[in-house]
Amino acid sequence: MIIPTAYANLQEVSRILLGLNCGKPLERILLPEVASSLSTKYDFDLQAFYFCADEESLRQPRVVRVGLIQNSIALPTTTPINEQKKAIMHKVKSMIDAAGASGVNIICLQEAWMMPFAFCTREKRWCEFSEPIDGECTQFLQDLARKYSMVIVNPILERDVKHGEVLWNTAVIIGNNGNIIGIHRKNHIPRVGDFNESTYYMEGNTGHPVFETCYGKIAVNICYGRHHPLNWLAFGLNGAEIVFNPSATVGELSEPMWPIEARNAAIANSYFVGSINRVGTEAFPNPFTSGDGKPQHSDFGHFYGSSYFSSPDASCTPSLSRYRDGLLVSDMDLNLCRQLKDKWGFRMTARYELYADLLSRYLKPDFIPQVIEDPYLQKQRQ
Ligand SMILES: NC(=O)NCCC(=O)O
Repeated sequence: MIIPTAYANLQEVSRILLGLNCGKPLERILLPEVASSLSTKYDFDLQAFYFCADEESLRQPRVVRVGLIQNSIALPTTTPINEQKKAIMHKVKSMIDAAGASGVNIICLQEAWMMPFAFCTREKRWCEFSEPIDGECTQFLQDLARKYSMVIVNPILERDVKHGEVLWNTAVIIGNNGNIIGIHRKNHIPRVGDFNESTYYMEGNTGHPVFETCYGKIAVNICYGRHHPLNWLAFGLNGAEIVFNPSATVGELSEPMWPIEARNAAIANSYFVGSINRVGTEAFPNPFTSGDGKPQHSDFGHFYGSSYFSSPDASCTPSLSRYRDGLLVSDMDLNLCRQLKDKWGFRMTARYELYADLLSRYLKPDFIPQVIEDPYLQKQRQ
């Protein structure tokens, strides 16, 4: 039994940690039985919430149902590549089917969902997982998009067959008619820890596109791009209402940052964010080092899942499991984006011209930082 003061304390902690949506704790919603049965049968976490907005007199509510999928790999990394890919597709399908049965309108998968995150190894054999934007995984998802009239964000390792077969880290946006609406290529490539992605692909060349779908305006900020506030800003300036952050990141490196950065972006840019991280520990055949003098190892560390949604009003959902595959669903009234713009006025108070000016000076080789020195420091040096 929870005693009344403990319950009041719990509510207060929840108010501060998860925020309030329209003045209330975020409500859970019930999904159809068929979705729960799939989650039991295929052993994935399943949770669902509802972000509401205030009623308006001129606009109808614009409620969309959005899903995020996190998954571990399905077979050891020593299995033939084709088999590994097929097995991941199989397990992801059960979660997309649950989303389809729940009437999800837009869904996003995790970064490079169709392969182990093998970039830690720097071995080029993993390039074989790459596909053109209309390759096997896209075709597989196009069928599901048509079946469920669902927009699907499909982050893959792309092989650009028209441009010298180079590789990119790319999200393919599949429309609800199964068409390819467009692509976005990861803007910021990490050079931290074992994230040796720069060995495989370069910084993206697609800018900050926003994709206008029949359910709303969406954008994709791939993984490490979440540490770059200007990247978030640019998607907002182009009018995004929901930005997805498909990721692959491990506990020791980034877990304390995970609940903060996307949520801050949702607040600062008045849009919803869906953050997805893969799950599990992926071991590779050959050990590698991290260039830090520590012993060689053959796994990347634990990918901690914990996918969640953040809202422009600073509320957020609880996170999915740290250990299990999962489908997180949330209804969101997109009217909330404009309501928060009107409330806080960040777009009006942003003073972009100050920053445009500073950045244009900073980019010049003769830039001098604006530092005003305490004259006493000069005297102490004499
Ligand atoms: N996939 C990726 O960009 N990971 C970088 C590490 C991080 O941003 O936490």
